[in-house]
Amino acid sequence: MIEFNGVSLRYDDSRPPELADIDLSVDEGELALVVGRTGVGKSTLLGAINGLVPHFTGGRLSGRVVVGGLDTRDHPPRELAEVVGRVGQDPVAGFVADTVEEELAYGMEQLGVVSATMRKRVEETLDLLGVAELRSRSLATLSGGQQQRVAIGAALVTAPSVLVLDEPTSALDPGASEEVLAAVTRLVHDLGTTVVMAEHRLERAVQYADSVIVLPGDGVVRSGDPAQLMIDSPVAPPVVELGRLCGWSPLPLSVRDARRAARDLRPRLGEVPTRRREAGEAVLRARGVTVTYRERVAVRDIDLDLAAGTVTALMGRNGSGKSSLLWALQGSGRRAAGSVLVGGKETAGRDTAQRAGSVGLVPQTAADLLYLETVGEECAVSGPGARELLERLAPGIDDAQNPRDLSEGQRLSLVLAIQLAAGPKVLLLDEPTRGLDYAAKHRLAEQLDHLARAGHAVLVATHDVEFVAGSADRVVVLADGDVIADGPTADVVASSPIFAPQVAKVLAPVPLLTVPDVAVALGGSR
Ligand SMILES: Nc1ncnc2c1ncn2[C@@H]1O[C@H](COP(=O)(O)OP(=O)(O)OP(=O)(O)O)[C@@H](O)[C@H]1O
Ligand SMILES: Nc1ncnc2c1ncn2[C@@H]1O[C@H](COP(=O)(O)OP(=O)(O)OP(=O)(O)O)[C@@H](O)[C@H]1O
Repeated sequence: MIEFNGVSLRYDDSRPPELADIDLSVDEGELALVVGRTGVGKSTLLGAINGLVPHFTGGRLSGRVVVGGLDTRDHPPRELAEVVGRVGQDPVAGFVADTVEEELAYGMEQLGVVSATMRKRVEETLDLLGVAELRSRSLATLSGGQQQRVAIGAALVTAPSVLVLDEPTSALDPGASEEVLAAVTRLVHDLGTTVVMAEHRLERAVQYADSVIVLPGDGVVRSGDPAQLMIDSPVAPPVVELGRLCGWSPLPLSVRDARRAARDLRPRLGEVPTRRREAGEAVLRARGVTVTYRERVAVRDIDLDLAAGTVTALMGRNGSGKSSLLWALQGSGRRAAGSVLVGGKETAGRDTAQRAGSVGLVPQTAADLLYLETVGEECAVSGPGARELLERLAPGIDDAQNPRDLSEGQRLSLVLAIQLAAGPKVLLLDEPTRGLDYAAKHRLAEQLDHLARAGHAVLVATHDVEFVAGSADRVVVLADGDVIADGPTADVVASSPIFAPQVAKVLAPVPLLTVPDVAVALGGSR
């Protein structure tokens, strides 16, 4: 269905090619998962399938890409759109209509689908993606995860024979992610749709893949059987890491496989390691915080203290109020009632400069904070240490590069470096692991640990259960604007069907959360 013959792509002659003489084929009715480190060229590979690369991105492409019999050199992206549906990394950038229903109908209108069929497909898609109650909402007012579901719906609704999904679950809560991937798998199995998907959170996706395409770097690709390629893939989900640690063969790709392999492991586990950060005094004190959008209450009368020296995770379904709470705490966001004190001072009504050393927020759409022409300039204006931090978080970015041309993960790393360099007392992060590979997440966790140990308080809104397991002391769960759980990480997540990380599911009832924890517990038993 998709053939790459001798495909090379280069954005910039002074750098090595992003894709170097690639041969690749994906069969009809196959789900191929594209994996690799941040900035390695996954989006570039996906973009070449529907002609977006190089038509819209620039760069020089050589070789041949044929999709559903169409050579992408002879057919512009507009014509390829009849065969290929695509969901990009930034759903908002792809929206063309104002409301959810209009967005879903748009693609079919372009293809001239008759209105009765159109209506039926829109209804089916609203149900499939769980967005029926949002049907008449304006796209701009949806939460990040709600927008991502609509974007996926808009790509599915025309039933294209090829679907290209670039990190389709990056903003989805764990439950929604499972539902969306199950829906995609159903299209593959029942309709023979061909799917090529890039996803950093392999724990969510690898068990659905028929084949894996690994980009190890240097522009080459390797493709084939998922379990086989996971043996030495540069990125791997926790169950695979656990399998590598324990020497299991074949490697497990799902929790279910790993549970079987782990039967003999539980008795060998020694002392369960405990986390060791000491909580200090509360540096942020919020009382009665309420956020409303007209009659909709997004955050309801929340009290929250954040202690110095701690990392707290804020979790909860898409639309449960996490971003609204973060902005209200930071002070510039909407707040219908309540007070938020940092170091005894109210955060509302202050300007950016006054807030700088006290409270910082890294937003979900991190690019909003970038406005200069080069990476070097952005780092230079944001104070000492930003450049070094960036190098730690995402090594190898050129100072002269325009932030616009960075990969998603690289751009986020830049914004993080800028905010971290300002060293605010309280750091609020909205979905900071979107688009980050495992190594980058690990470095981010180290950075947050470093900040916490230096007496800062960190609050991270996230759907990334694995990141939470490895980095947070405490977890606060929101549902429909209320706090419904608040406690030490292991207590809140270990027994939760939704928030438990893979290792906790594999080893239950032993309350271990991460592969490094298991390594310690195994060492202790010898
Ligand atoms: N339009 C462009 N112009 C110049 N360089 C680009 C452009 N788009 C991407 N790049 C560079 O090409 C490389 C590959 O980018 P790409 O977006 O394909 O990576 P990725 O693997 O999808 O990364 P991520 O996991 O962060 O999404 C990166 O180093 C990026 O900075
Ligand atoms: N400007 C707005 N106008 C109307 N409703 C809004 C607006 N912004 C957010 N909402 C609604 O408020 C609720 C909370 O949104 P919020 O963005 O805080 O959720 P979230 O927990 O951060 O979601 P996600 O996990 O998807 O990012 C959602 O139902 C959302 O649709």
